[in-house]
Amino acid sequence: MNNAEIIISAQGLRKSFGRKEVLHGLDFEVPAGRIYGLVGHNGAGKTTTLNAVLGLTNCEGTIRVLGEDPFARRAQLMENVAFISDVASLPRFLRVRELFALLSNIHPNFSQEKARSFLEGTDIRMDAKIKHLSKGMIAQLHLAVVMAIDAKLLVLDEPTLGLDISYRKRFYRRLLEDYMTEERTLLITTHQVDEIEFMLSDIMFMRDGEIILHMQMESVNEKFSQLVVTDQVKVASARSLGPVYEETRFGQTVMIFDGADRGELEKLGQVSTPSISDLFVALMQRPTANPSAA
Ligand SMILES: Nc1ncnc2c1ncn2[C@@H]1O[C@H](COP(=O)(O)OP(=O)(O)OP(=O)(O)O)[C@@H](O)[C@H]1O
Repeated sequence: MNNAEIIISAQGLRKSFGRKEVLHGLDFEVPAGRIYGLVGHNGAGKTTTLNAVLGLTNCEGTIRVLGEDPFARRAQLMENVAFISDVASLPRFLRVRELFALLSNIHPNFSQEKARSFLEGTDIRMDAKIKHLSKGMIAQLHLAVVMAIDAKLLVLDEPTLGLDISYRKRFYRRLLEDYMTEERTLLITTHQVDEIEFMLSDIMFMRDGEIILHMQMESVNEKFSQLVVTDQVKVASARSLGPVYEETRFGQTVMIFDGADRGELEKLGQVSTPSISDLFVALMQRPTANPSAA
């Protein structure tokens, strides 16, 4: 993994809209073969960061994608980068067959054959007009199109917004099973992080234009612990070990610890690794979660 090609690197990445700075100097690297979850509240700067990666917005500082400046070399870069966003739309007046023909004319790495094979098993017919497809079918079509592009980097900005739970699950399973390889890299933002946690290799938490946590999932497992204390007598002892977060759930005290000894915690209650969403809630309260990481 140490020798993996660096797919994205950012140094001192800043973005302002008018007088308001929304990215405050991000530093990060994304190596090949990883699946990154970018998590943050509304307005944290996730889409702006993705737009910088995709060359859709010009920023201060340095950003390189596959070694290129995405803003200056967007057209060339798009041969190896694919993108799904909640706002992207497919041309509604076309039939599916026409869409595939159009894409194979404009995208050098798009395979009609692959796109067709991804539609097998769905209700989408090649002669269907896109405007007659349901929202879920359009999402499936979108995914089929993107998976048929032989890209090194796939960026997904809230790709399953508005879809029901079974579509969402199928969408991510498909992506993992039929698309992901060691040469490919995925960068995903979603507010439903619990649904993608199973497939992530790394997480990045953003708050107010800063990265407050950047970590491999294995390290999350080693570094953070969640303790559920049912015996109220033990709460004070647990508190003395310095949790970074504490809340009461159904009469039990739930605490999150950063770097605590699990053996010690086990004497006080039930210990596990916090889910990404619980960790997110916990770390959003802190002044700085992990200043040295990223
Ligand atoms: N074109 C723009 N002009 C002015 N301000 C903008 C523009 N785009 C984004 N912003 C501001 O930049 C900040 C970051 O927005 P961004 O869309 O990157 O956040 P986000 O984390 O993707 O949020 P969400 O989860 O709601 O999509 C917000 O305060 C937003 O209002």
